[in-house]
Amino acid sequence: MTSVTPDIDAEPRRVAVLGAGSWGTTFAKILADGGARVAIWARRPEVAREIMQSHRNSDYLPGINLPLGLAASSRLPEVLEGAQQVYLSVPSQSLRENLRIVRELIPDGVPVVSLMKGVERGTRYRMSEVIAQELGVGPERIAVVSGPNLALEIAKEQPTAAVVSSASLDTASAVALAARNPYFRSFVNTDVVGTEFGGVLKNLIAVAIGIVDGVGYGENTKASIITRGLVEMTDFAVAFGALPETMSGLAGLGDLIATCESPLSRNNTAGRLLGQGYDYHEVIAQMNQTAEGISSVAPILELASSMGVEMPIVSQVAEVLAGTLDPRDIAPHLTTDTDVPQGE
Ligand SMILES: NC(=O)C1=CN([C@@H]2O[C@H](COP(=O)(O)OP(=O)(O)OC[C@H]3O[C@@H](n4cnc5c(N)ncnc54)[C@H](O)[C@@H]3O)[C@@H](O)[C@H]2O)C=CC1
Ligand SMILES: O=C(CO)COP(=O)(O)O
Repeated sequence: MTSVTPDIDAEPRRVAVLGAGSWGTTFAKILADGGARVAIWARRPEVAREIMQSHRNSDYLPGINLPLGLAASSRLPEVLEGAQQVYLSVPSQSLRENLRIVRELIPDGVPVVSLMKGVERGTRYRMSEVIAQELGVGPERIAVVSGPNLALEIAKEQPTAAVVSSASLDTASAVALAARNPYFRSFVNTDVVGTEFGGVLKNLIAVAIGIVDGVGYGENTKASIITRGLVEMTDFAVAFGALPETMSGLAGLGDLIATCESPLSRNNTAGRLLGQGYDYHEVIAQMNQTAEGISSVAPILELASSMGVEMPIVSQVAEVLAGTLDPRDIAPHLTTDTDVPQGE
């Protein structure tokens, strides 16, 4: 997979989605309802079988009927053969190991699209960076999708928008054309850093919101955290080269609102359990879906510190996770501790 010339097909006939959790399956439905022939890879054969035979993925999308033409398999070569676009939706911490397995199977020249919202622990890389490293492809072949996209709502065909970002507007547009149907609208931009970090950072603020919800605090506290959280997100992302307007768009504010408001959010749920007094290990044991925010706290704080960016809310989430801060004490420290009033 060394080609550098993008082979962008504006109307892909065949696409592959790797990962049959709630978002991979929902995105496969979005693409199929947009007219593409979609094959999805499920790690567990029984999940692939259920999608093929019953057109359901009941573990992740209870009550949702999937498109009849959506093909599923636990065998990667079957899913990837002839794919004109490849979408990736596995937990962020497992992306690198999965890419090493599929590297030789991804057709030359096709766009590779990250649907994920995490940062790799240890290396602190964004998912598009992991893709570039493991597949050896240029930025013009890589796209990321982000936005207020709670899977179950979209699977129920509730109208939703997202943003597709790539260094190449052609690639972003080709992906946006495929990821478009009567209930799903994709916008485009070229701010990959902002789009990707928006999706990661809002998860951390959603954990904070869950914590104060679990403690029993009300709307003033939550609105204060959302508003100051957006400042934190923007300071961080802009320090890494993002455009401020991306953070007030779908991938920033839009996703922050959806994730902080919805009980469907796994990050919000994990935070609520922490706020109710469960410790880190108990929360992990209770979560049967991916809450990316929990794994991204440490690498985000490391990145922030490397650029001298202050993240008081995210720092307090880290302390609650570590068991060194009582969840009830998170809200009074919305900003850095100082006796001098700060500008907003
Ligand atoms: N669910 C949602 O509403 C949305 C999720 N996302 C992002 O999509 C990504 C995937 O999340 P979900 O589908 O929601 O998670 P999920 O927990 O619903 O599903 C994860 C899937 O990955 C599989 N998996 C687990 N470990 C694996 C490994 N080591 N190798 C390969 N597959 C593995 C699981 O079997 C499952 O099929 C995350 O980065 C998440 O932030 C983005 C937008 C919306
Ligand atoms: O990214 C999401 C909504 O845009 C999903 O959020 P959770 O991962 O917290 O469920």
